Amino acid sequence: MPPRKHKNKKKHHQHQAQQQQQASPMQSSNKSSPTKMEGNIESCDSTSKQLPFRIEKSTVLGRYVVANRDLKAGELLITEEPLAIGPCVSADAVCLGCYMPVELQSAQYRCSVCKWPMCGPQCRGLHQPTGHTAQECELLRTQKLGEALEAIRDKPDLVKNYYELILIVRIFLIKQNAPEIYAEILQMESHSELRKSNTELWQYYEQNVVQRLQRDWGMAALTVDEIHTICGILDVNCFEIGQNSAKARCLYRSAFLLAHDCCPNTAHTDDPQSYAIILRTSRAIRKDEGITLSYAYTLQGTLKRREFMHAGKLFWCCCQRCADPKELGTDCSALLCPKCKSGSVRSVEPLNQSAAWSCDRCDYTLKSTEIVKLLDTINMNLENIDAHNIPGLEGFLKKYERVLGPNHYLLLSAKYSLCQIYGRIEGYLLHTMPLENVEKKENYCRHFLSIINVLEPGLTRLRGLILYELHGAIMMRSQRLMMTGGINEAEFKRNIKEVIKCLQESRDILLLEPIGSSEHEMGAAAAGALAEMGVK
Ligand SMILES: C[S@@+](CC[C@H](N)C(=O)[O-])C[C@H]1O[C@@H](n2cnc3c(N)ncnc32)[C@H](O)[C@@H]1O
Repeated sequence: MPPRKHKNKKKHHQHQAQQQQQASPMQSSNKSSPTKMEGNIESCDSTSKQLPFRIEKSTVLGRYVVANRDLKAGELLITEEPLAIGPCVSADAVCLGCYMPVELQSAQYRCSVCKWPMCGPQCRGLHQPTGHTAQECELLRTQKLGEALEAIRDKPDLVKNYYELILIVRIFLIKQNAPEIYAEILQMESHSELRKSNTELWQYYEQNVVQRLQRDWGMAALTVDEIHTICGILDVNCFEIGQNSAKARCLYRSAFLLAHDCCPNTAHTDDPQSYAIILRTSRAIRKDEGITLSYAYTLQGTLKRREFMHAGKLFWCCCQRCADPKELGTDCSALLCPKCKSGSVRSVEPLNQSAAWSCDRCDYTLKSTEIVKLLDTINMNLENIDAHNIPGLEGFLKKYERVLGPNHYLLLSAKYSLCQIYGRIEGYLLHTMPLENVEKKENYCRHFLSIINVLEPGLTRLRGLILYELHGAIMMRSQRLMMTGGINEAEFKRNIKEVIKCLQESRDILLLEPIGSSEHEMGAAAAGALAEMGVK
């Protein structure tokens, strides 16, 4: 049983922020702290009423966060640096200092002391608390773990496992050097009892983490129970973060308290320099309403999201989206009925993972295990297509539009990739692309946006990114049609108004992203395009 991720905001064909920056067609050239928590989470008493949020407790959710007053969209709720940071569980090799990808080949630079691969001798995370500390280096050196990693470099599963252990080692070092922070970490939910009752999961950790740490990594000072507890805490509470190809997982002092919802009312990002989490409301929240974030991928069906959360977080989500067979009206899990060809096949009881799926027009039914198999196969086909392969992705759509419902999340994932690459890559640049492809880009953007407007409404990164893509496609189509007489001036002006709206919204969302992130750059490009048009 592989260990599970908490939340990965960027996945192949899903939340890819961007490839290279695309200049707005509105632009003439190709221009392309300290911690701060706005609501003091420890103040749960009545004197904290004016603070944005408070902690409450329920038998179902455990501790969770509630609004103390009406909150507007875009309000900053939490910004805090990590208590602990380390490589992700299922990530490929990364630099222990800055979490950028590294190779394991012998030509890769290695730490001169412990021999672990690093990005280079000038890595900004060398001897920094958020990176490769002197204590960690000494521990890895003493146990000859750099050499051990070198010896297993052709065994990807073992390599991943080595990287998984790093954050546990770091928590061991926190225990030794900063016991007050260790005590804070231990306050987090580990779900140890539930994990223990899952033999497969417990065995995985026993063999691959506990025994390896105690036997090969010199961690005899940590007890078996302690290691299992830390593993539980990390699985349940870690955030996966990273900008511009860096990837890490972090524990934060208070952001972990937010309950999950598959249609959350906050959005978060992270600072590429400090790894601080920055959490804002994505839409207006009423006083006393729960403040939520999503632990799962938004663009995934109920069956998969619930399974993902149950495996890693040990709870079955029962939110409004999960309870609705049509997922808040998006119908993004429905399949086309292969029997009558006109009905849609959905779970008859979405809060029951093993419930059958049936057609709404005929008597066709399928077991949920068959659905899982089918979705895994289609997902694997999608994952095997390079995200820059336009004919491959178009072929995927053509093939599976006959199997999956029109709004199915796997079709939308492919469309999202296409939205991002039409207009960007050699042979498909926006100014030279045939009108047909410009229109395809626009249609995919509109379709994707219509679903994301429901599942991730408001000030969310995905909306900001897709609105930017949409403005380019509308602008290019309008210019082309205007030149050939395909539209009149009034229509052209209407289109320009829509372009401006897309740019304004995209700018307002993406400039909330931290400076130095590719999303922020795109927000700046949107702002630049508006400035060139003389629009605020
Ligand atoms: C990151 S922790 C959140 C803080 C936790 N409630 C606590 O008291 O420490 C995640 C855990 O909170 C609970 N939880 C969060 N969202 C939930 C939801 N929508 N439904 C049920 N349980 C939830 C689950 O026990 C989950 O494993």
